[in-house]
Formats: sequence, C-alpha cells, structure tokens
Amino acid sequence: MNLFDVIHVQHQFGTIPVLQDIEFQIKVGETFGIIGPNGSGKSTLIRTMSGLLKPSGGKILLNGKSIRSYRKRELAKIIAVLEQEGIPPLSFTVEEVVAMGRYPWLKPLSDLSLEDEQIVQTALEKLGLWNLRTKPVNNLSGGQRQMVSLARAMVQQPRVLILDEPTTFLDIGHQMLVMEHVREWHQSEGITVIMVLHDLNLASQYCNRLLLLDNGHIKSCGEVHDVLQPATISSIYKTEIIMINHPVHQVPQFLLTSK
Ligand SMILES: Nc1ncnc2c1ncn2[C@@H]1O[C@H](COP(=O)(O)OP(=O)(O)OP(=O)(O)O)[C@@H](O)[C@H]1O
Repeated sequence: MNLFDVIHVQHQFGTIPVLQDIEFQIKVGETFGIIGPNGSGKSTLIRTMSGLLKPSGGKILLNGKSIRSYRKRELAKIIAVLEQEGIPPLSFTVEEVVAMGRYPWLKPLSDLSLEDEQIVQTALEKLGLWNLRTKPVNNLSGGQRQMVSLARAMVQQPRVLILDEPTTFLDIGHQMLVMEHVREWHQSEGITVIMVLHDLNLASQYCNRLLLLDNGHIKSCGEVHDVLQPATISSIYKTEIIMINHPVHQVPQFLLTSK
C-alpha cells in the first residue's frame, strides 16, 4: 500500500485555480522533493497533504484512508510539519518550544513524563541546542530557530516529516546541517520525508524522487535524473542554466550563467 495517494487534487483560491488535476503516490521511506517556480503551488500542495487545507476537489489518502478522516491528534502522531517561517518569534524558551512537540502523545491535561523529558533532552543534545535550552526563542538567529523547529518535529516522533523550504534564509553551513540531520533521521528511523525545495542542487542530492510543478500542473514526477532535464528546467524557470554531473555524488547539478 502507498503511504500517500494524491488523487485528482485540485484547488482554487476564490476563482483562481492553483492546483489542477494533481495525481501521484509516495511510498513509505521515500525522500520526496517538490520543486517548481515561485507561485507554482508547492506550499498549497503540501498544506493539503498535511491536512491543513481541504482541497477544492479530489482526495488525499494517507495509508489508504482519507486524510480528512484523521483526528488532529492522530494525524500529529503520524505527520510533523516544518512550515516555511520555522517557528514564530515567541518568548517561550527553546526547551519549552521543543517540548510542545510531545503534545500529541500526552494524555489530556497531563505534564511531560520522565520519558518525555528524556526524549526532549536527547533532541536538544542531538541538534546542538542543549546550551541554548533556557534562552527565549525570540533571541535566536534564523538558523538556530530552524534547528529548534526541527527538534520540536523530532520529539513528535512522526512517521512522516513534511518540510516547506527548510533551507530558506540559511547560510550554506546551516543548510547542510539541516539537510544532514534530516537525512540521518530518515536513515536511522526510516521516516518518510517530503520537502519543498527551491535549491535544485540540494533537491538532486537529498531526494530519491522529485515532483516538478509548473503553474499548478505536474510537469514531471519520477527519478531525479528524469525530472531534472536541463531543457525542461531552463524553460520552466525561464533562465539559462548549465547542467553538470556532481563529481562526488554523480547527480545533476545546475550552474547559473550571467548574461
Ligand atoms: N491563502 C491564499 N489566498 C489566496 N491565494 C493564495 C493563498 N495562498 C496561496 N495563494 C496563491 O496560490 C498560488 C500558489 O501559491 P503557493 O504558495 O502554493 O506557491 P509556491 O509554489 O509554494 O510559491 P513559493 O515558491 O513562492 O513559496 C500563488 O499564486 C499564491 O498567490
């Protein structure tokens, strides 16, 4: 059985169509990338897949069951979402925000158990946040906030991690840090990762399959080499590119050429 079946999904905001006849499947354990130009519908698509947005048409099955039929808490045990902005600047401490990820697993009105606290501590240590744990998150840099967001998702212990542009606003060092943590988590726990990425070079290195959206339609979906065709990428992004083979990983990489 597929983890996700996205069946004839379409969505419109008012009268403007944003997703049209979207159909694809994702299997358990995949690292699935969603790429496409600004405004092509990537965030809208993953919002429908995480149950945050009801599509205007079609349906989305998670483990064979309509995603709309899951209760919020039940869904939060399966899917963790890292939204584009990471976490909003709040006056809660790093540790408090990370602990919020345990919410789906707590009994109503009960506090964290010793086991929950241990899970929070492990995530803080793993993501290099232990020394920052008593700091308010609104005093952190964008990169540190993104790590807090990832730690909160980690303690949620989901089976699926959905990330919307996890590397926007991050320098190359932090981009790699986030991507490597996600990869390690994927490999150690077998979680399924679905991520929207603008950086085609990262998408190529970190995803095993890609979906390319163009103006609300699927342009292509499949293996990295099949989707990242230079002529297609050049025409969809309306820009000159040169494709090379990554000298270490043997995957497509793109260079931009100035005029
Ligand atoms: N809440 C909303 N109300 C009205 N229109 C919206 C809403 N959210 C998104 N849109 C529109 O839907 C289209 C697709 O937006 P979406 O955010 O899904 O694209 P995207 O591919 O994620 O873009 P980006 O790469 O810039 O983040 C855009 O034209 C956007 O203006």
